[in-house]
Amino acid sequence: MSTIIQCRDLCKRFGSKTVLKQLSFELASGDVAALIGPNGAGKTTLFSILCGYALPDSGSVSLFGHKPGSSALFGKVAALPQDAQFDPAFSIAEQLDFYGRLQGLSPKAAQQETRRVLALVDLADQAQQKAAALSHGMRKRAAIAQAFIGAPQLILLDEPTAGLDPVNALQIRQLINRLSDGVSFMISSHNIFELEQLCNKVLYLEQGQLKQQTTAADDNAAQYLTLVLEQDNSAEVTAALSQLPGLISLGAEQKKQLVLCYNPQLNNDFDLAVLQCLAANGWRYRNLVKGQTLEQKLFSAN
Ligand SMILES: Nc1ncnc2c1ncn2[C@@H]1O[C@H](COP(=O)(O)OP(=O)(O)OP(=O)(O)O)[C@@H](O)[C@H]1O
Repeated sequence: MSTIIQCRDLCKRFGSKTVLKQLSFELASGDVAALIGPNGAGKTTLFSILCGYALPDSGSVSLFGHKPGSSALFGKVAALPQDAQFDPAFSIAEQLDFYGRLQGLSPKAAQQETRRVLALVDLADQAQQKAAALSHGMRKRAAIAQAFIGAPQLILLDEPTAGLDPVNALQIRQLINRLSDGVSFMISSHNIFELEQLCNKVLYLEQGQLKQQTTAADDNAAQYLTLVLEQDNSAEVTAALSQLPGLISLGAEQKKQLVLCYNPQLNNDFDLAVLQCLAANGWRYRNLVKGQTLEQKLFSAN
């Protein structure tokens, strides 16, 4: 897989405030990466730099080997800014046609492309509406449609589901999932849980610093089980589970919840062994799920 985004020691200041501090990360083709962090962490600033709207103060950044904003990236990289707006005077179709024309399409090809991307986001029937006549969710979907015009290889989406109800947010995630076979994405969000299923890579930004990077590949070396017990986990339970072959670590997340990390090469039936151990001791459990939530992955080391 080839590298599509490369950031090295990226720094950005606004006046005396350092907003991005020594950021280094890479994205490979096919990655669907989540950029997560609290308000003011620097997500939009990073997106602005990747789009070529803002310049870093130091460090290097390249997309497909080119500087952000360079003409070589024209049509290759698309972005949905956080507060994307439509002009109230024109229909959605007219504005998407215009974006298609900006990408060099003929008027006819631009119209075809508009129809294609509006169908993708389920807005074919609203093509002739003006933005004011659409709901917030529809406007967001129309803005996402704009990012799909042409054949971009990398799409940067700044909070694509912000302000959407759960059904609309789910539709957007399903759309990204459907399209992610041929396209790489970087998606910023506050919502760890919604990106959990979607992304194979997570960048966690806090106060301008990259605090964690996790990838799906990290999950292959060690496997996790999250166990929710009926009763508070006692020293007795943890002592018994600690004896199981293949166990790497055992963490008590909450009173009744344990996260077991194990090596599947040493014990491929580890989950079965956990159940047998519980049954043999008469300990009841509510839930045993494979894997570790993204929240656990991000915050367990903090
Ligand atoms: N043009 C600017 N001038 C001065 N400070 C700025 C500017 N743009 C952003 N900042 C500051 O940079 C910091 C990071 O802002 P940024 O918008 O990148 O964060 P964010 O992670 O996208 O936040 P949110 O989740 O609230 O959108 C904030 O402290 C913000 O006030």
